[in-house]
Amino acid sequence: MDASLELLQSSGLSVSLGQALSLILLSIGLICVVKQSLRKRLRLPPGPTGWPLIGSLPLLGNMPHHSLYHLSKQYGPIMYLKLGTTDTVVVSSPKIAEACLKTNDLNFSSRPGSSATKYIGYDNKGIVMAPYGPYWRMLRKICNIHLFAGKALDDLQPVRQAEVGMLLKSIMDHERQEKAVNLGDLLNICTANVLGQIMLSRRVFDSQGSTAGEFRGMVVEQMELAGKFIIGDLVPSLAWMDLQGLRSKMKNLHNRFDEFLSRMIKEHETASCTIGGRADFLSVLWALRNDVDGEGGKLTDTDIKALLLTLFTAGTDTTSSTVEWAIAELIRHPEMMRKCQQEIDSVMRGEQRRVKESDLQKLTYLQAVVKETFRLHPSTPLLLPRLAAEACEIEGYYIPKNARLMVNAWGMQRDPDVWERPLEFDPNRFVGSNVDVRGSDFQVIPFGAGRRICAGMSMGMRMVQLILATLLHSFDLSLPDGQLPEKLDMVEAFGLTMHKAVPLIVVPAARLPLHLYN
Ligand code: HEM
Repeated sequence: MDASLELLQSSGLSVSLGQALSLILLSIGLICVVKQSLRKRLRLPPGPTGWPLIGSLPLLGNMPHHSLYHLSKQYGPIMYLKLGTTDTVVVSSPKIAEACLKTNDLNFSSRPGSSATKYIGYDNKGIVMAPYGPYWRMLRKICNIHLFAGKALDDLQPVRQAEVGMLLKSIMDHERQEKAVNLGDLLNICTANVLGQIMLSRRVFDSQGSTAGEFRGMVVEQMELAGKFIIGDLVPSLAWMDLQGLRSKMKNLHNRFDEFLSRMIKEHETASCTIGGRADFLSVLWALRNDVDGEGGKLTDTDIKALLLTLFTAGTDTTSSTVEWAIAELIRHPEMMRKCQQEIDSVMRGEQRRVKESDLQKLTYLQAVVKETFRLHPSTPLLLPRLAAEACEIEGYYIPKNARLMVNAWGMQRDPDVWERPLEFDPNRFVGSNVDVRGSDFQVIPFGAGRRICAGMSMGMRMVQLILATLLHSFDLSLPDGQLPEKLDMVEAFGLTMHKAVPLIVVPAARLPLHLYN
């Protein structure tokens, strides 16, 4: 009797399990069919078909912003493609960029993480990659109050000025020894040291000194790793295989960063460190960590390290590469270089001093040169990727939930449908024009737009203008070995930021009395 009951129960059980399984499979099938038909009905944007598993990845080539621009001419200003198995939407017109980053800003306010930001960048805890929400808002608020907005930005002016002074001094050392200068390299040292001083009261990129050299090596390695397209990020089902063997490199790099930043925290635990009479950013964070925003917001050691690391990454190369491109363009256009120098000389009215930040607003032609540089040479050509939090509709097309959004700022800023003579470097197009680069005019958005617009935009702008004006005021710059300006190599190298593929080497000739270089 017991045995037959058991048999009954067990057979009953197996029937219900079987039924449940069939039901689950049926539901999954149904969901897929509904999704497919919904997608068809709602129309995905046009785009290349791609291959199974890898999608359209092979179409990207070495210069994804170039390839995507050419594809947009074939498929249109809003394109859908699979990168690996990831739904990707690429936008290449100001109107559609505005629809995404302004009208639908909230929906695109998070970013897709990557292996680099996960393994190197403290599991996306830094401000650049943190998901949209209260934690990210708290980080933005801290950064605005203590680094980027009004008073903080003004108070930190002497720090920027001092580091630009160090840059002049090292260029002058080359001049005295009649040596050519790798300008990109020195600019990079300058911008990293500005951030190092502001955040840690420390020159993190000195060429001498082991700690500084070590940190610099780490930042360079990070830029290389973070600039790669990683197969596991785009085909998540293959992530575990780590096909490119990068995971251990990233973890190793993370450990070195962590060791460095932990050491910095240890130094700041006991005493507040100041720079220019003001507590440095790490001291501020340390003092505030138990109630950061006056609303009980807390920061752990890991949060602090992640924040510092992402600020270094976001602020260093972007700024220095912009100045390098500007100087390269001015060397190719000597009449524009002269015009800038004349403008600076006339604003200085013969005073024996260096350029100050308060002079910058009077340098309208120099400002136009900077805008034109941002247009032709945006340091992050595809901005930083965004993620569709929910499915939505853009220009009548269906954008699936979790699709990755890429805005091809580089493409829009060189598009003949948007700009006249788009490939010509012509600062005059911005003279007397209201078009700005700060995220409200979508034909030129080097800092992005919307809620996730560059947090350091004002600081970046000031640094680019100050460094450029100071260099042009202080030196005549020419090419070595009789190289012709019109032959200067302007080829780009794609990475986390867009550099000159061939570094800019210049010969400096001093224009000012010698004491101004010390
Ligand atoms: C010429 C200089 C710079 C350029 C061209 C630039 C460009 C950009 C771009 C395109 C983005 C992505 C915006 C978007 O998704 O819409 C970004 C984000 C960001 N940038 Fe900059 N940047 C520059 C300088 C700086 C500096 C100096 C700092 C700070 C030290 C900085 C900190 C950030 C941060 C924290 C983010 C992430 C914002 C967020 O996700 O909330 N940037 N930047």
